[in-house]
Amino acid sequence: MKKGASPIRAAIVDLDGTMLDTIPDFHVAINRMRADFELPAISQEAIALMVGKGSENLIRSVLAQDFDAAGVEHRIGEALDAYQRHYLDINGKHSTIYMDVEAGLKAMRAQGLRLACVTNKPVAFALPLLAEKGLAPYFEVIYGGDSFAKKKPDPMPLLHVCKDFSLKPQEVVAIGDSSNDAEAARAAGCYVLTVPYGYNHGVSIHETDSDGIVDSLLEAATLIQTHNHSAH
Ligand SMILES: O=C(O)COP(=O)(O)O
Ligand SMILES: [Mg+2]
Repeated sequence: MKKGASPIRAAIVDLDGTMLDTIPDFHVAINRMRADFELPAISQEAIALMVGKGSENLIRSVLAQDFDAAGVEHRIGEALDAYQRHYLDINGKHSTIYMDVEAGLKAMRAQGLRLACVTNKPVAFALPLLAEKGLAPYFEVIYGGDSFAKKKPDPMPLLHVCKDFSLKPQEVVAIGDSSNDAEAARAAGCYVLTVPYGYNHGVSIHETDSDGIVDSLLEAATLIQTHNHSAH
C-alpha cells in the first residue's frame, strides 16, 4: 500500500471464500436442486469454479453443464427457485470459518476501523449466515448481491459503503478472495487486499491486481496498522 497516503479508516470484507468456506453449502444446495431436475450430482471442485458472481450466474453456469443456452433459459426460473429453497434450508450447516477471521475482525475493530461486509450472495442468505457464525455483530452494514442495481465487480456496493461511512474511497480497503473484489475496489478507488485460499474462478490470486496478498484477516489487520503508522 502507498506510503504517506491517507490512513485507512474502514474495511469492506467479502464473505464467501474470505470469511467462510461455503463451498460445502453450495454443493449440498446445488445437488438437491439438480436431483429435483433428475440431473447427476456435480463435485465441489466444479462448483468452486462457478461461485463469485451471485446466485443467478451460479445457477446458469450449473445448468450450462447439461443444457444449451435455450435449455438454460427455459429452466433458469424454476431452478433458481429450487436452489434458493434448498440453500435456505441448509445455509451454514456445512460451511466453516477460516482461520483467524474473528481475530482479524477484532484487531481491525481495536484499531478503530469501521467494518462492512459486501458479498455477492443474496442478502437473505448472508444475514442469517453471518448471524449463525457469530460474525454479524462485527459489521455496521451488510450488503448482498441484490442490495443494489449492480454487484461486484461493479464498484456500486463499495461506493455505497463509503457514503454510509462518510469516507473517501482512498480511506477504505476492500478485502476479498476474487478478481470481483479487486476489480470493484480498483473501480471505486479503494485499496484492495486479497486472500489466496478462496475461490477465484480457477485463476491464481497472484494474477489479480491487488495492494497485497494476505494469508488471513489477521495479517490484513497488521498490514493496515503498518500502513496507518506511516500515513499522515
Ligand atoms: O455468492 C457469490 O456469488 C460469492 O459471494 P462473495 O461475494 O461473498 O464471494
Ligand atoms: Mg468471495
